[in-house]
Parts: sequence; C-alpha cells; structure tokens
Amino acid sequence: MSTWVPVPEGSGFGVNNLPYGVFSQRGELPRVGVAIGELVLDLAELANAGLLADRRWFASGSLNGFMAAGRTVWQPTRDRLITLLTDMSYRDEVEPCLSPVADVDLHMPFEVSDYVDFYSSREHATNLGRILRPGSEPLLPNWSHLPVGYHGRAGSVVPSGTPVVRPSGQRRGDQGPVFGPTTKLDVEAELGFVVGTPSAQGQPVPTSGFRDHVFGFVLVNDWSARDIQAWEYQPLGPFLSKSFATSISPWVVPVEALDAAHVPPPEQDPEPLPYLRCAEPWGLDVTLEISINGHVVSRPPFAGMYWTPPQQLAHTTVNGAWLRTGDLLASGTVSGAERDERGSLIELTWNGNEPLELPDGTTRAFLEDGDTVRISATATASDITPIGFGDVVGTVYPSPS
Ligand SMILES: O=C(O)/C=C/C(=O)CC(=O)CC(=O)O
Ligand SMILES: [Ca+2]
Ligand SMILES: [Mg+2]
Repeated sequence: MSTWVPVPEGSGFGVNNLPYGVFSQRGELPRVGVAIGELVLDLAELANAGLLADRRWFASGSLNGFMAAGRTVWQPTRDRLITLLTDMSYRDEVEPCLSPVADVDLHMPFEVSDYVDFYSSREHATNLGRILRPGSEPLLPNWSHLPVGYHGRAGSVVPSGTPVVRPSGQRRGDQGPVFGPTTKLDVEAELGFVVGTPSAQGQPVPTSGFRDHVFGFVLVNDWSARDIQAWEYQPLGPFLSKSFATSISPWVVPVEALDAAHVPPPEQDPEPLPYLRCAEPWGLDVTLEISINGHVVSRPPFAGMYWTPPQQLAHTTVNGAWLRTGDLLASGTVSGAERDERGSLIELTWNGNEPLELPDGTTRAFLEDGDTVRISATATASDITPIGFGDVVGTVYPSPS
C-alpha cells in the first residue's frame, strides 16, 4: 500500500496508520483530521467536497460523535480514506484538504467520559511494591487474578502541551504531615484506549467485544506526586497525587491500524477466570520512549504487559457497569525488566536514591521546574511500516504558592 502523499522515512504516520485528531487553522473552528506524514487531512473539507459521506461528524471540535457512530461507520471511513490517499486519480481533489501539521493547532481529541487507570505491568507493580511497601510481598495476592485498577479524574485529562503546574499537598513529615509543593513530581508512561460504542447497563462486554466498542489508542502521561501519594493512598488508592493532570497525545491510533503489531502476551499463571480469557493474542509490539529535556531516559516495552486491553475492558464491565463514548482506560505504567525500560522516575531512580545523570551534566531524582517530558511510541513489527503514536509533551511550571 503506497500513498501519493510524501511521507518522510521513519515518520510513523504512513497510510497504514491514519490516526484521528482534532485541529484548527488560525482563526477557524476546530474540526476532525487525520495525520499523514507531516500533513493533516481535513475531513470536514473532504466531506464538503463530496469525497466523504457525512459531514456532521467531522465539522466538530471532538471525535465523540464519530466515535459513537460505531465500527460500521469507522471501517468504511478508514477504507475510503485509504482509497483517497493511495489512488492517484483523487490527488487533485484531495490535495487542497491537506495542511502541514506545523501550521495548525492540535486540540484535545475527544471528551473524556470516565477515566480508569490500571496497574498491569508486573515489573512496575513489583518495583512499586518494593519501594512503597518494603518488607512485604511486592505483589498482593489479587494481582495475578485480576487487572487491578482505579477510577481517576476524567476532568483533569489534558491534551499534550498543556503546562503541568507543580501540585501542593500533604506529605509525611517527622512530626506529622507537612504541606507544600511536591518534591517528588514524577511521570508514568502508558498507553490508553478510548471507547467509541457504548454498552448497555448490566451487560458485561466480553474480551471478544473489544473491537466492537473500542475506537483507538493514545499515549498517556499519568503525572504523579510520589510524596503526596505515599501519604494519602491507603486504603482507597491514589487521590490528589494523580488528579492534578493526566496528559494524552493528540492522535488516536485506530484499533485496526495496530492489527499487524499483535504479539502473544506473557503467559498467564494462574490461568485467569473464564471472563478474562482472550482468544486473540492481544500483546502489542509497541515501544515507548521517555525523554527529559530532549534526553532519552527509558524505552518501556508494551509487549510485556501482563494484563491486555481486552481483559481490562472485560473486567471493567463484568459487574454490569456500562461503557460510554469517551471512556478512557489507561494501561498502567509500562515497565520492562531492564533499568532503562522503566516507565517512571520513582523506578528509574529508586525513589530518588539513584539519581539519573543526564547528558547535559545535570542529575534528576524527580522532575524540576522547567523540565519538559516527552513520551512517544512506535509499533515496529519487522514486516510493517512503523506505526507512530506521535507524542505527549508537558513542561513543569512552578507551584503558584
Ligand atoms: O503500588 C502502588 O501503591 C501505586 C502504584 C502507582 O502509582 C501506579 C498507578 O498509577 C498505576 C499504574 O500506572 O500502573
Ligand atoms: Ca498510572
Ligand atoms: Mg469520573
């Protein structure tokens, strides 16, 4: 499959990807677009020109309408876009609908309904257990029987580029709690998936229903204040330590685009209960990359995640809780077995005890004001053109207090 659009080598946005996002030209209203190479294809304009069936989903400041329309709309739209971008005979009509991504503003791609965050990397969960609960078993007995998760704060999910203001809160002190700006500001590199088609109240979605309900994947940075977290989290889990900002990437990679990147996930022992079994191999051969101020500090491998996206979806709905368009379910921090595969600073620096040395001569235990964190990811099966997720970026601003 080759496109007439010039796609630079290694772009990650080839015609096999076509991620959806929301963008605006200077002075114009946001609308839906698709990334190809270093360009964005304006779907509202394409529909205006009579080249796409329906305009109302695309002349919109969010993907929610299109996502709610379901797979019977997503699939023909994707097929049509591939035709328009590969068949030379459409070039003259389609070209006016392309603009350089560098010339547009990218927005929040969808409105988040609910936000769930899992804890599905065995390596991450083991590291956090060792750091936060030394002297006890790092993994609690439930961990290998269900994908542990918590409901996060949907309203604090922000698009890439949004400044992250250093949060204040309580942390443990020698003579009782201390209040002030966090001294342990951290990141968590994750992939998230977003629900398109809702489900009915009381009707669990099986693992085999993943494709019917899920629209696509984004990158997630679950910013975390580790000192606030360590003091507040027992027994109900993280609250203010993670609700001040969660950043997502602007491009939503369609579920189908990743079909070529599936790999068998790690073997699950003990065998999960029947509702968590999954016939398809839903490991994803995606490598994330975390950089601080332009220096790569880690490359976490998503293929090693113990609990897979369909298992997370089935677990979320097994009690009859229903899905809504815009529900965002994040994987949990992606960490591999090697030090340079860990998905958070608390792991990379072992709670600040082993600071990272950056090539610019500075060291980091946790984030400093002014630091810019960039997380990117690519699916790179050997026989496919790499599929990029773009990136999610955030700069730390000082506490206002
Ligand atoms: O082990 C803990 O108490 C806490 C762990 C986390 O902070 C992780 C969390 O947000 C879930 C994840 O990203 O894996
Ligand atoms: Ca997290
Ligand atoms: Mg909520």
